[in-house]
Amino acid sequence: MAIVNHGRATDRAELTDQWGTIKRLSRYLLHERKKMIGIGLLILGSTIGSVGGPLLIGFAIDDWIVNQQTGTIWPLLVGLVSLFIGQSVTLWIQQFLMIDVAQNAIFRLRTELFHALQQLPIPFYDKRRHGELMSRVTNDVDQISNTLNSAVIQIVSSVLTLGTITALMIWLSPTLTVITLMIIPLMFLSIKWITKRTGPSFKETQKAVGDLNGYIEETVSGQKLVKAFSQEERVLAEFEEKSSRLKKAAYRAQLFSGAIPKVMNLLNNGSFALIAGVGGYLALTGTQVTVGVIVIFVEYARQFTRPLNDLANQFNTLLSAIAGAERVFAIMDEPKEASKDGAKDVDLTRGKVEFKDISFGYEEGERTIKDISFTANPGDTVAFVGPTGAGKTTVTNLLGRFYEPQEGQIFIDDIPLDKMTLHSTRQAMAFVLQDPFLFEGTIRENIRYGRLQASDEEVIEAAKLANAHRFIKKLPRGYDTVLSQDDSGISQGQRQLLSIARAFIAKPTILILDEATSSIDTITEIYIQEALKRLMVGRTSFVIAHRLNTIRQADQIIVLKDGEMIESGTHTELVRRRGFYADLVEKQTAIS
Ligand SMILES: Nc1ncnc2c1ncn2[C@@H]1O[C@H](COP(=O)(O)OP(=O)(O)OP(=O)(O)O)[C@@H](O)[C@H]1O
Repeated sequence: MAIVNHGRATDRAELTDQWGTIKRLSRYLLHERKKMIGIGLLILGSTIGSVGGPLLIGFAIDDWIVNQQTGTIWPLLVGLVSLFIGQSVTLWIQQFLMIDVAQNAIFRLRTELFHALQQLPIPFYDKRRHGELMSRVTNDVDQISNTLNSAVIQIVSSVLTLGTITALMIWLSPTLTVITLMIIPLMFLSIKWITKRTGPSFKETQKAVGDLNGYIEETVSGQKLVKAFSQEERVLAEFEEKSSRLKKAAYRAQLFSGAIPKVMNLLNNGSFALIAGVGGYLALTGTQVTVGVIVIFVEYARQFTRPLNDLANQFNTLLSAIAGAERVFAIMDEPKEASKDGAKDVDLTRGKVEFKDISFGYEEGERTIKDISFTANPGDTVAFVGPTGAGKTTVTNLLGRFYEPQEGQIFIDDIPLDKMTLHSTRQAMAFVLQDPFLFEGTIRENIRYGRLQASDEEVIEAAKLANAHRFIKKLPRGYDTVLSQDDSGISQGQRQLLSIARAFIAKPTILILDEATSSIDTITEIYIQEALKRLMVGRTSFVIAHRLNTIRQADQIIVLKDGEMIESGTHTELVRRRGFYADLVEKQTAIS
């Protein structure tokens, strides 16, 4: 008993959720209230057209055929033709208007979703596969779009048609109405049985699509790695498993939803036979039913099951759109990256940075950084060294406010980070990362990404300072060379030089440099080092160093191990101390 109750409670909670999602989705449509009212009126018009036709035909049969009435039939014919033309025209206009409203609604939904994605914090992206997120922006939104285009009209017009037909049927013959309506409970029972199975299958299908897309995205972008490690077979096997999960879910969803029209057809034919039989009997034995009324009922019975059928079909589409909308809204409702209340825009011109008792973990209860404190004065170069996984990148992630420390406070120019807006912190910084990310676009656009207002002259100036101008000039299209995201047209070293130019143009107060570990040819390496040295002049710089000979001149070297700061000082001081750093230097010298 307890289990049954629990199940019902879950069903009810799910229904409330779905209802909430529908209400939220309809707000996007109701944004264009006037057009929606127009659509409503047009639906009313087309319903009158479809319901009025059989009524006129039935009356005509009784008057002109059964009762042999004489006189002109033209007004009736004109009425019928006008009804049918009016119905077609209103149907066409309502469709046109609905597509317009639906596409506008989808446009807003997609924009809001993309906005949300831009505002979500990095930890959100850490936990999700990028392909799966992309599937929400494309597949789920498409699914919603398809539903809004057609389902809304069908649902409203079906409900209206059902209401009008029922009223007219009761007025014409209560007995035949009861017989016609007998079909409804049967329909509901079969639809309920089917949708109970299709709902979860549609949900499962969309989940499987997202999962598969994520996997495809991952393997396409990591194709080099797949080949390098000869993982093709494993990748194929994993793909097949995911693809087969999708196949099974889609099969189940389609199989059951495809059964709906067939079941409806069967019930429809049964109802037709009953009306004809009972109606015929009533017409022959009594006076309450005429031949015209039987014709009207036969037609209405057909018209009655069609909207029910449509409702059942649309219910499935609606369910999958709701599943999509739930996933889209879930992203929109994720907590956004936001500046703290009362945070102010500040101009950070000096570049003094202080970490005070900072502790941080990526996961609850984990400590990746343990109680770190240091101060970098304006213009200082601070280098982080330590074994892999020691927490060097994490420290710079905290400075960039991609993550929030759980304990302690970070100050820039003596202002705590949470007292200034995220924008002011990041505006003051530029990052030159190990694997420079370049966007699809021209070299000029990629450099200008550092500061969008920069002029063409400033772009060239930055490229010159970054030692990139020389190689750019040699490219056939120069600054207008279009780069694709994984462009192999330019080397890794040249990508680094472009990212240095991008940092130059940003004119940052604070620089964060993650030294490239991949092998870059000696000449480009010299260009990079020279450009970086130039970039660091007059700026507070944090360098994640992999080769110790590049940081000998640093004002402060911080040695991290397992998230702890175990040593700090200048190169000379640390070598003299004969600790962990001195050991590292010795080992690296021995290797080289
Ligand atoms: N986004 C993340 N989510 C969870 N754990 C993470 C994340 N990024 C890093 N870590 C973990 O935090 C620890 C410190 O990583 P971090 O990248 O800061 O080290 P690092 O010193 O920069 O290493 P490397 O020299 O290899 O780049 C590692 O154990 C790493 O696995």
